[in-house]
Parts: sequence; structure tokens; C-alpha cells
Amino acid sequence: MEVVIRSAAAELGAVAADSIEHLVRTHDAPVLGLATGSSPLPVYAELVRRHRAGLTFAHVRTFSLDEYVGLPLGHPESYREVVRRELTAQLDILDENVHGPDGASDDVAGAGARYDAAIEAAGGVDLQILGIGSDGHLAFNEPGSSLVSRTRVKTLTQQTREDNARFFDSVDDVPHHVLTQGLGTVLEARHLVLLAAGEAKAEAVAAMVEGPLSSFCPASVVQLHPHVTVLLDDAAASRLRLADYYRYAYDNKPEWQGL
Ligand SMILES: N[C@@H]1[C@@H](O)[C@H](O)[C@@H](COP(=O)(O)O)O[C@@H]1O
Repeated sequence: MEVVIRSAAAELGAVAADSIEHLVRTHDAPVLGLATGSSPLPVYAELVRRHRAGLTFAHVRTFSLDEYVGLPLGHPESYREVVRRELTAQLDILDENVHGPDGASDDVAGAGARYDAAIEAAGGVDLQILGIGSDGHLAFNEPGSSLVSRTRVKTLTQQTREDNARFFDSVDDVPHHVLTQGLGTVLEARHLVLLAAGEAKAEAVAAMVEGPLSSFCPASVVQLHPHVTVLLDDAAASRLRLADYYRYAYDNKPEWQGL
């Protein structure tokens, strides 16, 4: 796992965007895994900026991590719409190449397996962008999630519903259920790039990076992945015991190594 600590969120966005740009330029049919939430926004802003400067995404397919269950199609806070608004509508990605779990399906119980099959048929995710919840959740895998889980319906904790209430009129409007890629599904992506910013994430980040591997902190599952990049601002890194080492390693990184 590589931990990169920077003081400005925009700098973190640029580091992630460099990796994505490399993928987009070197692959014929790259598959990008998208996350919602505020953490990836600096990355998306940078991708939009690079697109306006000439970088094409016309050959890119995207798969989102998760979706609320039961929001009607077109609901502005459904993750399908959020992803469109924050990113894909501002790029030249074809609409039919933008995928997400179908939380409005009549057969929501079968939607998870269908989604995993779609990811596999696309050749798997090349680079997965991730955030982390303040309780250590990854995608919408709440504490207690199986570390080998597949895409399925989960029940949100009250804390996550409260964290996400800012996007709705009130916490009562936040759905209780979600369709989320499982932790096992996330681990199949070839490169995981996780962003976290702010003091509120510091404890969850420390548990993920330096804590024991445990379903109590679902994000700790990234310790099992061979290629993980964790991008943190100073506040999110403030509880890491080895922060100085991570800074030293990144500052002295050989040029050829890439992200
Ligand atoms: N399902 C998403 C997660 O994928 C995201 O990581 C988390 C953190 O959001 P934020 O980045 O806004 O703190 O929010 C939601 O719960």
C-alpha cells in the first residue's frame, strides 16, 4: 500500500488524475470505477479540466460502486444522477458506457449478481476510485460486512444516514437500503485509489491503513490488495503512526515507479 500525504486537496486530485490519464491514454477500452461522495470531487474536477484541454474519454466505460435502493429513476440524489452531474456529463463518455447498480430494479435481490456479471463481461475494473466512510465503510459496506462479499443489498447504519443527510431534505429522506459492490468485488479491481480528507476521517483512515484486518473496519480489506494508493490530506493522515515514513517514501520515490 502506498500512502501519499499532501496538504491541498487539489494536489491529491492531480495525483489521482495523472494515474487515470495514463490509463485512458494507454488502454483501448479502459474501465474506470467511480465513487460518489465529496472525497473524489477534486479528481473529477481535474479530469474535467484535462478533458477541456483535449483529453478524450470516448472509449472509457465506467462502473459505480453503489446506489440507493428505492429512489425513483432520475432522482437527483440517486448515485446514477450524481455521477452524471459531477463527472460523466462533463466528459465525452457515452451514456450507455456509464454503469451503476440498479437500485430501482423490480428484482433488487438479483441486481447484485447481474451487476457483478456486467463488470466481469467488461473485463473488470482497471482503476477504482474510493472514499471511506467515517465508520470505516467502503462503498456502502458497513462494519460487519463480509470481507469476500459480492454486490448485494445492505442496510445503512444510522451514522451513515446522518452523514449523507446533507444531500437530502432531512435524514428521514435518506433510504435505509443500498445496493453496493461487495468487498470481494472491489478487491478485483486492478488498482485501488482511495481519497480521504479532513479530521473526521482520521480515525477511520488509521484503522484502514494500520489497524488489524477486520470486518469491523471494512476498508481495512484494502490491506489484502497488491496495488493500493491512499491519497490523504494532512488532517486525514493525522492519526497515522507511520506518517513520517510514508512522507519520506513518497518524497524519495524512484521516478520510474509511477503510482
Ligand atoms: N457510498 C459512499 C462512499 O462510497 C463514500 O466513500 C462515503 C464517504 O463520503 P464523503 O467522501 O462525502 O465523505 O460516502 C458514501 O457513503
